[in-house]
Amino acid sequence: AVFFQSPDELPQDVQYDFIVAGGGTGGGVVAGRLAENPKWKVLVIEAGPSNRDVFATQVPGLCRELPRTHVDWNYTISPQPGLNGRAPGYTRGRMLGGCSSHNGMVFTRGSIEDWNRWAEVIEDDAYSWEKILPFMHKAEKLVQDSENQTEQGHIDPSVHGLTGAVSNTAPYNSHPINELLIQTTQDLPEEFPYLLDMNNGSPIGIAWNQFSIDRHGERSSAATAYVETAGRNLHVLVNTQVTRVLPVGNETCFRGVEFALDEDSPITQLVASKEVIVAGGVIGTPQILLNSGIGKRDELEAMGIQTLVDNASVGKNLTDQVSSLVMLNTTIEDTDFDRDTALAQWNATRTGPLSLPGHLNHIVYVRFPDNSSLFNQDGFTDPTPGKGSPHIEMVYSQISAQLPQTAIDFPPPPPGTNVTIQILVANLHPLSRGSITLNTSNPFTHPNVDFNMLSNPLDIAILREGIKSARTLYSAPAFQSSVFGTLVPAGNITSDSDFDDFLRAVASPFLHGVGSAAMSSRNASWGVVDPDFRVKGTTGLRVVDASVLPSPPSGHTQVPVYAFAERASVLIAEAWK
Ligand SMILES: Cc1cc2nc3c(=O)[nH]c(=O)nc-3n(C[C@H](O)[C@H](O)[C@H](O)COP(=O)(O)OP(=O)(O)OC[C@H]3O[C@@H](n4cnc5c(N)ncnc54)[C@H](O)[C@@H]3O)c2cc1C
Repeated sequence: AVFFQSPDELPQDVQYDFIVAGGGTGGGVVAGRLAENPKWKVLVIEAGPSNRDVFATQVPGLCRELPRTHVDWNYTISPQPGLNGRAPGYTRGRMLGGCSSHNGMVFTRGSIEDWNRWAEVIEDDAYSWEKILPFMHKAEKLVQDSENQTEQGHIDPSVHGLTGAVSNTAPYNSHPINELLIQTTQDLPEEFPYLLDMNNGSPIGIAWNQFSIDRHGERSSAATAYVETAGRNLHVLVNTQVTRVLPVGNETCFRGVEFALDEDSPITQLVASKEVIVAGGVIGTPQILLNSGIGKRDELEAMGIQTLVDNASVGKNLTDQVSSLVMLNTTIEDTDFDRDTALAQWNATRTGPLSLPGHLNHIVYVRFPDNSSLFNQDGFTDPTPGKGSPHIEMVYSQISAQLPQTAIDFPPPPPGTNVTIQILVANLHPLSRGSITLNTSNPFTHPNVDFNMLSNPLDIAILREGIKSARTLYSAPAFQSSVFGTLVPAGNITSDSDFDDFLRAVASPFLHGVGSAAMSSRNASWGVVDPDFRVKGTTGLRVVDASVLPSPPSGHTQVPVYAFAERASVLIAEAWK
């Protein structure tokens, strides 16, 4: 790829076939894949700098140093009534690779049932697990031969992509908690079965985590795996924000883009000869569409924006999984290390504690049993897509006397804390829905980001059961002499109402926002893009990023975005064969 640092550096004599607005996870895939055709000229416009200008993007263990910096959009969500009026920060990557350059690297596909449910909602079998699997394989290169990594029995290579784009590593890191968790899969096999591979399509149980890290212990992202590897027909304009997409010729053919270095710089316009692909992510994409006059008429009018395509779904249906910090009193050996020594080791050999994003190896997926009291509550509908899908994820942060360092904006736990096991417990399938709306017609101001978190009573009920489940896990026989109940939430929090008070004070988005430009069937009365990623009511314009996912998966979001984007790339290429 060829890089340009500002709009005035762009060559004047190039007619781009495709222009991609946003060089993040989805945008990076589409740009890289389209540029595989040497006849096509592709331009990707990214608001932030190159990932290569940000050293911490390369070092997995430094991922928590990226949020709240100049490569973060630094959003703050609007005060959430369901969170006692709190307004947590919401980090999103603002650099090439987008969130894939600063995320936690957990590599999860979700469940078979997630994909089959999406296929049903979209009314297109192409999104069923069976049909999407080749695209997941195309996006994945399983690392099997690195020093940091795989040990027998920690992963099932047969379910993985071996020659695709993004490296996926199942690291093994020796720590006493490993044995205790594995012992628990034998002591409490009903609730916590051993899960050999969390990417087998039925993620329930205790598994070894997998991460988008390459065989050299470096982060693998949309930027490293798709953009950097592309030929010179891919042009990458960094530090430049797309302000609008523009109609060309007729009112609904959006092949134009408008962009500027910043608010005070001149605006440039360019027209793609074939298509514009918006890939600004779950917040950036609806913001671009709304600013361009694609949205709900009365809301656009209130901002003084002329409506070109009246679509009430743009920015709506926004959701994110909801998570809580849990801290358990323990005497198990801590996972602390000296950062400078670890960085020297990583620099020298790409090994050591910084070659992993976290210090603990496991991830736990819990499905509540059929006889759970939850299922008998009045009005309960199971939000999961089926019995092969979990309600809850527990993911491990660290064992430390230090307060947890997470990219998620949790209120601080009690000062003077002793060593604790720190985990994040998340409700993977929340039912609450919120929105992205404009505050002004100035594209350089942040939109209003409202997840409407915990507005559906079922969401808090499930999270409550998730915390109880974490307590059950750590009162298993294996932990009798080393874990002594939860510090957060305090041990005396046991009633539903106390749990709810705790959760409203502590819960936060899990940073897996989706749904704000949702894909729906061609004839649906809602939705923003059709099953081919085309923005409804337009030509020349598609959206390819997490905003098109209709609902969250049973896991994290990057792999679903990679798979959607791989499929989108094929559809776009086929349309212009
Ligand atoms: C801190 C954090 C940790 C996470 N951890 C994990 C994890 O461990 N595993 C996992 O699977 N998922 C994780 N996620 C979520 C996952 O990374 C995202 O869901 C996914 O990468 C989103 O892809 P996307 O293409 O929708 O958006 P992004 O990757 O965010 O891409 C959008 C891009 O568009 C750019 N952009 C936006 N607006 C404009 C504009 N107007 N003009 C030009 N450019 C623009 C942005 O700067 C960005 O580069 C995490 C997310 C965060 C924030």
